[in-house]
Amino acid sequence: MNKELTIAFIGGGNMASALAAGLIGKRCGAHDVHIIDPNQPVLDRWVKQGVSVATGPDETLACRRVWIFAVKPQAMRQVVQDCRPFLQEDTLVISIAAGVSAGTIADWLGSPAQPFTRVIRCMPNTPALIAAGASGLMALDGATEDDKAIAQQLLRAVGEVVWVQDDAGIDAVTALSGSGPAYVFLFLESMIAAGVQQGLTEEQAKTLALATLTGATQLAALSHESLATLRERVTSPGGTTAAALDVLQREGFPAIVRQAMQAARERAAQLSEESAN
Ligand SMILES: NC(=O)C1=CN([C@@H]2O[C@H](COP(=O)(O)OP(=O)(O)OC[C@H]3O[C@@H](n4cnc5c(N)ncnc54)[C@H](OP(=O)(O)O)[C@@H]3O)[C@@H](O)[C@H]2O)C=CC1
Ligand SMILES: O=C(O)[C@@H]1CCC=N1
Repeated sequence: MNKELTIAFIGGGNMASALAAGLIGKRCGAHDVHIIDPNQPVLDRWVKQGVSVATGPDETLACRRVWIFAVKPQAMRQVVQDCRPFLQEDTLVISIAAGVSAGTIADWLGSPAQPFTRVIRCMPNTPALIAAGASGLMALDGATEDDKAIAQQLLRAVGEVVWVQDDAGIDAVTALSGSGPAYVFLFLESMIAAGVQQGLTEEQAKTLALATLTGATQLAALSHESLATLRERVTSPGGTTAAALDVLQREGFPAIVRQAMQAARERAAQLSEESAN
C-alpha cells in the first residue's frame, strides 16, 4: 500500500463508487479516502465503507495528495472554484468529467495568466466497478512523472489504461470506451429481444448472449489472429452467419457505430463549451 496515496473524491456518485471500489483495500486504505458530496444519503453510504465525508470542501482537502473531480461537467466550474482555496503546490488534480478540457480546469484552479497545470484528465468507464474498466489518460505539462505514475496506478487498479496526447484524444476515448458500455448493453438487449422473439425464454437468451459476448471478447483478446480472421472463421460460405452479416452490412451497422461515436464526440465538444460559459 502506498502511504502517500491520500485521495479526495469531489462528487460521490456512480463513477466515484466504481473507482473507489477498485482502490480501497488494494491501493489505499478506507481512511485514506475522503468524499465530498452535498447529498447526505450518498454520504451515509460512503460512511459505511469507513471513509471520511463532508458536504463541501474544507481543510481536509488540503491534506489530500490527489483530488478526483467526479461531478457532472456543468457543475465543474463552480466545484473547482470552491475547492481552489485548499489547493497545495503538490496537489495532483484528476478530472473524469466528460468534455471539460484539462486546460480549462488549469485556468479555473489558477488563472488564464497563471494556470495550475498539475492536472491529469481521465476518462474511465463503469466496468471499473468490477475492476474491468478501460481508461484514457492525458497530462498537462505541470504533472510530474510521479503524478503520472500515481494516476496510472489508480486507474490500473480498476482496469486497462491508455495514455493519449491531448483533449481531442480524451474526447475520442469518451466516445469509444467511456460511453461504450452503453452501446454494448443496447446490443445485448437487442440480441436478447430477438432471441425471445424466436422462441427462447428471456433467461436462456440472456445466458447465451452474455456468454457469447464474453467468449468472443476473450477469444479476441487471447488470439493472435485479427478480428477479421476470427469473424471469417465463424462465417461458413453460404451459411447462417453470412446471411446475418449481409443484413448488418446492408443496413449500415458499421456506419451507425461510426455516427454514434461521432455524436458522442460532438457532445463532448459541446459540454466543453457549456462548462466554459
Ligand atoms: N457514468 C459514466 O459512465 C461515466 C461518467 N463520467 C463522468 O464522471 C462524472 C460523474 O458522473 P457520475 O458519477 O455518473 O455522476 P453522478 O451524478 O452519479 O455523481 C455525481 C455526484 O456529484 C454530486 N455533486 C453535485 N454537486 C456537487 C458539489 N458541488 N460538490 C460535490 N459533489 C457534488 C452529485 O450530487 P447531485 O446528484 O445532487 O447533483 C452526485 O452525487 C461526470 O462528469 C461524467 O461525465 C466519466 C466516465 C464514465
Ligand atoms: O454519458 C456521459 O456523458 C458520461 C461520459 C461517458 C459515460 N458517461
